Order: sequence, then structure tokens, then C-alpha cells
Amino acid sequence: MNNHRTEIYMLSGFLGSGKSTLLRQLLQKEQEIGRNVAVLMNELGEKSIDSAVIPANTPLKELLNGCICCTIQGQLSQQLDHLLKENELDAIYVEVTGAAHPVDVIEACTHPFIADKLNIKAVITLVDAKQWNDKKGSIKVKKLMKEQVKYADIVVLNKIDKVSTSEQKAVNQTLKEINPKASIFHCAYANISLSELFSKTNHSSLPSAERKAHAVEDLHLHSLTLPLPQPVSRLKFSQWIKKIEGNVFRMKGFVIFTSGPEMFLFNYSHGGLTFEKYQQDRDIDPLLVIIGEDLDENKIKGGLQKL
Ligand SMILES: Nc1nc2c(ncn2[C@@H]2O[C@H](COP(=O)(O)OP(=O)(O)OP(=O)(O)O)[C@@H](O)[C@H]2O)c(=O)[nH]1
Repeated sequence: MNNHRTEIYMLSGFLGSGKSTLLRQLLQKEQEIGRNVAVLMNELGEKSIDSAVIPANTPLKELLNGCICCTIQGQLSQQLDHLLKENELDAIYVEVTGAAHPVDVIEACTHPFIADKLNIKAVITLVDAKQWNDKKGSIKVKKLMKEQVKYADIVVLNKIDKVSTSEQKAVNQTLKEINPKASIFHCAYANISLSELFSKTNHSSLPSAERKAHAVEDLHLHSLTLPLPQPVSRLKFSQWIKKIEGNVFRMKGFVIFTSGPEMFLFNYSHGGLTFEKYQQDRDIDPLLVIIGEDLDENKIKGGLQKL
């Protein structure tokens, strides 16, 4: 079995916060250290603007005219699948529209077809210091901006050239209150020390000692991919899923029940669990993907073994 997992870095943050500006620098750094990386871009318009600045030799897929909410989530998973099949990649950078929620994007990256081929390294959220400080926007927009910060592993407080020092401090304080665990970088034009940024993400080009010393202990949004090698009782499985401790946002995967040979695709979200027969048109092993916060991996594995 091929154990290689492609790293995933997700660039999130509200419209115009500086995602593309940071991405360009990250790609340049990756090129310097000789890694093979690809980019997946999601924009709301019909034509991609940002992708024009991606170096021509970088594999690129675009998802235009939609946001990664449930409607085009499947397409994102598909594009990731294509990127993985067409290239031998060390990493994929996913830049999403400013209107995307990190949980939705993580979900797309953990689609059961690709979950065991990917290693989600970090959600990096860009914040426009000026926009944040001005507190403009609808309640919905403000809520989304907060969520993008809340679920980030790294927050890049950008555009500090547009605010005063005291405004910058105030924004920093709010960001810390929303997400005390995240590392916060302050900068203008996304100009940050990339080696420092990578040291917070367990970036695999760093020597392992350095990685251990700095790596984020756990991703804020944790995703677990566990094999389900044995058929399980449908009833016990359903009961167990609803009792998993921690803050579970989504669960999905493929399962075979003791009652029959077919494989089922299952989906769990907001307390609702569904199963549908899976017409096996590709080679897939039964597995379980869980996305959440404060997940106890050992306990979950233990519970699974008891089924
Ligand atoms: N003044 C100032 N402008 C910046 C800074 N960072 C980026 N910009 C500018 O802000 C604009 C938006 O930056 P992008 O990097 O395209 O932002 P984005 O988040 O990719 O934007 P969307 O794709 O629309 O969501 C560009 O014109 C940048 O040059 C900064 O720190 N200060």
C-alpha cells in the first residue's frame, strides 16, 4: 500500500484579506526548496482572477462560480482526486473564497475517496486588520469572519500598514479571545517569515527535530481517518456514532454491515445519520472519517474495536 500522503494547507480568510498575496510567497518558497506542489482555487466569479498569478508550471485546478458550501463540496473533492492522480505531489494549497467556512472545506478534503491520501497540515486564516477594526459588514459576515479565525491553526493578521499600533493591539486581543490556541503573525502584504510559519505547521521540509519543537500539537479542527476492516452491526454502529465524545461536526465513510455483502456510504451531520447503498464503481476500502474538535483518538479507536 502506498503510504505517501500529500500535505494540505488551506488558505482561508475574508474577501480581499490577502490570501493570494500569501499564496504567491508560499509557492515561491516551495519552488526554492524543490517540492512539488499544486494549487486548488475556489472563486465566486465566473473567471478566475487570482489563478493568473500562479506560476505556469504549478498544477492548478479551479472551482469557479460557487462557494464550497454543500453545493460544490463534491466538486472540490473531485478536483483534489484529479490533482492526486495526475501528479506526484508533496503538497496542495487550497485557496477558498472568502465566503467559505473552514469546516466545509475540511469536509471536502476528507471525502472518503481521498481522506487516506491527504494529510491536513493547517488551516491558515488571513485577517484584514483594517476591515476587522472597522467592524463593517452584516451580522452574518461578522459571524463568518469569527468562525474563520476560530477554526484556524494559524492566523495571519495582515494589512497592519492600514491601522494604528493601538488598533493593531486591539484586533490582536480579540483574535486571541476567539482562538487562544492559534499562532498569530502580524504583517503587511503577507510578508511573514515563511520558515517560522512552516515551523508552526509541521511542514515536512523542516528537519524533524525542529518540527517536533514547534509543531502545533493538534490541529484545531481535527480529522481522523480510520479503517473499518471488519463488517459491523448496523445498530451498534449507529448507536456508537451518536455517542462519540468531543465536538463532532461531521462524520462519513464507507461501511459493510454484518447483515450483507454490500457497501454503504454513510453521512452524519448535526445529529442526523444516513446510509445509502454504494454502487461500487471504484476500488474503495471501508473507512470512517471524523471531523471535530477535542476528539480523543485512542478512545474512538477503542470504541470502534469493540463493535
Ligand atoms: N495596504 C495593503 N494592501 C494589501 C496588503 N495585503 C494585500 N493587499 C492588497 O489587497 C488586495 C487583495 O489582496 P489579495 O491577496 O488578492 O486578497 P485575497 O484574500 O486573495 O482576495 P479574494 O481572492 O478577493 O478573497 C490586493 O490589491 C493586495 O495587493 C497589505 O498588507 N496592505
